[in-house]
Amino acid sequence: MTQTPQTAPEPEVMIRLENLTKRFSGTQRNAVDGLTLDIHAGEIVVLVGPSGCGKTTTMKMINRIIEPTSGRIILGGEDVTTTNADQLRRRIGYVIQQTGLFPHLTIGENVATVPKLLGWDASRIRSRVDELLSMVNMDPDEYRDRYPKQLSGGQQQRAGVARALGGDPQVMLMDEPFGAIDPITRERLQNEFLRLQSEVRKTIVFVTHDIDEAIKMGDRIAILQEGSSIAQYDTPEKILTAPANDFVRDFIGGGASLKRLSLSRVRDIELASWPTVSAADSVEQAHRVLRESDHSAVLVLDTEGRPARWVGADDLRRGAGQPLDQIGTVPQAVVESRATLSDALNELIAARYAVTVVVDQDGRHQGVVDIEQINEAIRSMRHSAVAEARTEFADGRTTP
Ligand SMILES: Nc1ncnc2c1ncn2[C@@H]1O[C@H](COP(=O)(O)OP(=O)(O)OP(=O)(O)O)[C@@H](O)[C@H]1O
Repeated sequence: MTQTPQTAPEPEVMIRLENLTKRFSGTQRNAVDGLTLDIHAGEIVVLVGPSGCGKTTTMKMINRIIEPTSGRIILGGEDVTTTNADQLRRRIGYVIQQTGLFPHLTIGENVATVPKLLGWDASRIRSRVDELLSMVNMDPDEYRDRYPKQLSGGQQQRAGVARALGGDPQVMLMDEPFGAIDPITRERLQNEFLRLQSEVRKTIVFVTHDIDEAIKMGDRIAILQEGSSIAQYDTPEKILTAPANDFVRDFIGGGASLKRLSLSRVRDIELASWPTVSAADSVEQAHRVLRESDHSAVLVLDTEGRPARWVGADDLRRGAGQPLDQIGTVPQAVVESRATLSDALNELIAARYAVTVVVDQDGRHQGVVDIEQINEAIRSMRHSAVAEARTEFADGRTTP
């Protein structure tokens, strides 16, 4: 007698690629060769792989900027392989590396593109534009009437995301959206985007060639080889813990433990405490707090509780008689609690007192992360990953 195992209900498949193939004219090989892939509703699926393996071609076939040579694209249960491509594109948001904003249109007009095509009335479009700009942390009054060239790279990228969300599409395609951005802004945009996604829950196909970005952003990652052949399609945890083959192992590269730090958020660990004083306190009070602690500096908080200064014993000696927020140094290594442990580690490596200060979304001090806590997080993640792999093996779900 066979027993039906108790399993969770199957998640809805939003995008199904069936034996999808592309051969560009005049070429000898298929750029994408018989790719079959299910993408579940509300998930971020990252396509990652070496240059030229077919990631962009695969993505562009989903909204038919590139027409497939053969195979099928099923969107929400509907075969859209040969339906009207313009209508299809209005249902799919699209973000690319250089934003693709229209340079001669204002940010507001850019964001309004799809709502206009959908024939919305002017007042609905106006309020939607303002809502979208606020969603991507851009003050509508400040940015609505600017032109793309009057924005920084990061702001342009935010506006690109707002525009892609314009018609409230179920699906978003993002082709290296943060690729051309400096690392600090990139990290911030990634975190902002994950927060936004936790609210809007779109089905997202995200292309990158950066495995660290894939691990951070993906609910699931498809590691692709030439011809978009799937080397492994799995959660980031599984890919790090149980790479399917040597290609995946090589692609992940060294430091799988460190990469796992991208899977945990600062808010998931217990923060360490650090001695603090208020900016209104005296240098003498700060001295006292410092002496009673086993630390080499105190953190000065402003009246809102936001980190204002690091003040060490030397600073206190030199700064006698001055207000605390005028001496010492401005804290640089600061992350929000939704940042990943990997972000926190990156900051603390360069930090003066070897800790990263953690703040809430209003910038108020919550505690600090130090190297001990990072170590502890790595240890516990390794333990749970190994335990899970053992359970799966015992259940017969995987082979050794
Ligand atoms: N228009 C085209 N005509 C001919 N060949 C093309 C065309 N576009 C892409 N290719 C080829 O198809 C293959 C896949 O290209 P694709 O751009 O999808 O790769 P990718 O994985 O996105 O690469 P990258 O990470 O470098 O952007 C490559 O060999 C590329 O040279």
